[in-house]
Amino acid sequence: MTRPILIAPSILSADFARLGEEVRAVDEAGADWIHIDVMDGHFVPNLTFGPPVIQAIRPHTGKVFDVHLMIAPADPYLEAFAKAGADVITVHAEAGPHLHRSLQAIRAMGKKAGVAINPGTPAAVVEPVLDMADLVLCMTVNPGFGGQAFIGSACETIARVRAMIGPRPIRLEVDGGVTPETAPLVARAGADVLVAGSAVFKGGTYHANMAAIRAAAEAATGTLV
Ligand SMILES: O=C(CO)[C@@H](O)[C@H](O)COP(=O)(O)O
Ligand SMILES: [Fe+2]
Repeated sequence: MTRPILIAPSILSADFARLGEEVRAVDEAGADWIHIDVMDGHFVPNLTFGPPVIQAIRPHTGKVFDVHLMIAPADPYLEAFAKAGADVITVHAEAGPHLHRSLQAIRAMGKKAGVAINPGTPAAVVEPVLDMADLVLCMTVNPGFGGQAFIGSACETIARVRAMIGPRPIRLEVDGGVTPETAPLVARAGADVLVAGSAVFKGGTYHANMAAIRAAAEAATGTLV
């Protein structure tokens, strides 16, 4: 049995002037989840959007809203993101001292809880919270911007996290520089949710761009169980 690969286009690379339309377009083109990057200009050196924007695009799709919080602190805002329509809420391990508490709070609101780690953070950081997590996100770029070059050494972290997860029903997501060329590397290392921004929204058709990433990843993991 193969492990199904989910594709989550990051709307950070979408046309913000037509965000609702863009969300509908990637939904219809075969996106499994919609990845939403929230940045605060403090945890990462960039600013994006907050709960009102998520609430505004929520009626445009029924797909899972995968909200990647690059904010510190995250805890005071979790409820607002849940109410705005997030389904998965991911906090960075590096963003605060109370990771377990953040994951607990997300689950207490009936949402899926994710923990993210940067390329410079050891895989071992997530081990103590695996029983509180529905998803682990391994960054394959330093967070803050779309269109950056893939950091290959992060594949070792992905493989370590996959081994730690073992039989638990936890998704392993990767984010940053994912293309048809890098998708086989992360899929082989154990990723099963692939975020892609510029590789999806770069032009051409969204369907073809996502299908190329999915096909490359699935070809690399055809024998995984
Ligand atoms: O979280 C982030 C960046 O911090 C990502 O979700 C990016 O939006 C991915 O963009 P590409 O690297 O695929 O262009
Ligand atoms: Fe992201």
